[in-house]
Amino acid sequence: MSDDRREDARHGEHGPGRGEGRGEGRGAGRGEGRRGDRQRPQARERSAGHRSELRPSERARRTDPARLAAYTAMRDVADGGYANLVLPRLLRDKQIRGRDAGFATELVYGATRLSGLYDAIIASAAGRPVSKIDGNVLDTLRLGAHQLLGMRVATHAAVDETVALARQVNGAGASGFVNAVMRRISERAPDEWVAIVTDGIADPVERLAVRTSHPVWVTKALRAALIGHGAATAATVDESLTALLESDNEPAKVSLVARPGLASLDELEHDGALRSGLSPVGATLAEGDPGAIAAVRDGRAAVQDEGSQLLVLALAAAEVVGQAAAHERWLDLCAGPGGKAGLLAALAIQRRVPFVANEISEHRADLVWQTLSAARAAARDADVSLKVRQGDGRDLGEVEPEGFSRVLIDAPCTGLGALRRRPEARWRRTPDDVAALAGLQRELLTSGIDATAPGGLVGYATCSPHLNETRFVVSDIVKRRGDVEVVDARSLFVDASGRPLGDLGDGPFVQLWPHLHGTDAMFFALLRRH
Ligand SMILES: C[S@@+](CC[C@H](N)C(=O)[O-])C[C@H]1O[C@@H](n2cnc3c(N)ncnc32)[C@H](O)[C@@H]1O
Repeated sequence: MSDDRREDARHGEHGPGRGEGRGEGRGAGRGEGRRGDRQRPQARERSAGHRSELRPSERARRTDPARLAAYTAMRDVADGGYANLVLPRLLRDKQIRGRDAGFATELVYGATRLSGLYDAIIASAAGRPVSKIDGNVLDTLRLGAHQLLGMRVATHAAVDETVALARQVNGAGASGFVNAVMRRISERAPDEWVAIVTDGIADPVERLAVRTSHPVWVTKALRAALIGHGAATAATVDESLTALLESDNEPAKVSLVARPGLASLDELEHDGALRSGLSPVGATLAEGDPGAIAAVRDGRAAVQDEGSQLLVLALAAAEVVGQAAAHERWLDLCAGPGGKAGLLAALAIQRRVPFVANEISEHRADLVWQTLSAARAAARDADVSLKVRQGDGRDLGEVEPEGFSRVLIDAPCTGLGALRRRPEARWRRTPDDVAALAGLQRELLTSGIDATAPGGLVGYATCSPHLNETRFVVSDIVKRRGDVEVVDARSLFVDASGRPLGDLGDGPFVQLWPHLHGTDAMFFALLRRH
């Protein structure tokens, strides 16, 4: 079922009136401190000094609002919430701002990402498996472990405040247990704990998985991806894998995109951002709230990973020929919530090319509509058609065969390339998800190719480097059809100075990596329809 309710921007518009639409990764990692070394970060004024201002007698009963908010967010995440959505909402509701908000964010993100490692340490310190510890108490202990082992909170503050939190939220009985476990954890340095919990694990990949707090299946899949995409050889893969997994545990920087024709990099610079060296339309924000920047608030700029920016620019820069060149019209087949559509639409308007953003979910189609608000206004002014369509992308090849010159398929995927931004994702995903998505990814690619005019281009992207979601999908479909060829996309990836990007693999596909490029691990394949 499809619904063309969002008609041509020239013919009036109606807003959805709900949802958030400032592009992808919004809020993720914001305010988090960087950790200086992998196990113990550089001292940070905020963490070390972060103690409750209550009198000692009161401290015995209550912890501070930032820690309480962090605990509440952890419980929401345990109930299926997403840290990058629940935490900003909580902080807003509780009016926790500035350094306290940053402290709470680091607590939740760090404790969640590293919960695999911390659980092993907690089990060892408690002398019992974590499955025998109540989930509420375990979350308290994870937050405490992160203060002791992953941040530089002073030991006495980490222990006292964690015990106070336990008393407040887990009860007096649990607080004694939390006190004992916290004291035991505080007796050893992070490296000692890692040595203890990895002792006896014979397989080096499994040992690395525990040390870097990743599920073993994810660690193995990323290892295979590094080799399969040509980013490592058998001789170098262990080093590369370690760097990749460690970068998954680092907060992602806040990257911004200035949507061309709607905002400029000068404007973002003026508002405190630094120009990106990587993306010609990108900037980064070292500190502060991106929502405080006028261009972001207006939807003329957005929070967006630089890897996402680069692949949209690549699709727009590649040459289309034949029938497709005679009648340019662009499609984003899987557009929700609209991050890439925002950039693609801005480029389309500049070239006076009609643009359609399609999304299956009603809520996410609403987000696309909202994300494109500035682009819609610009399209109206320029008399360029810009539509948001809610419908199944698998139908579009039949509904509009050969109807587009450039088609972006940012396929639903496991997100294993964006683990920095989604702290809980590594623990939620399973190998079954990869298998379940394989059919959908192939169907969407097939439909996208059908919707492309001869001479036109299809860009297939995922924020996962998993071989089953990337190379294997594309190679499979190309082999099955005789009307499409793979174009080497590497030369289309250029940095902010116009220089070709390095470390893109053996081609013809492009695979970006957090540890090599500082971006999410985005995959991009470019196909030309005959
Ligand atoms: C990876 S996300 C796209 C992210 C988006 N391109 C951006 O930059 O903000 C994949 C999207 O595909 C949508 N989707 C899933 N199945 C679909 C289908 N059959 N047709 C169209 N969209 C679909 C999901 O709802 C999700 O919003």
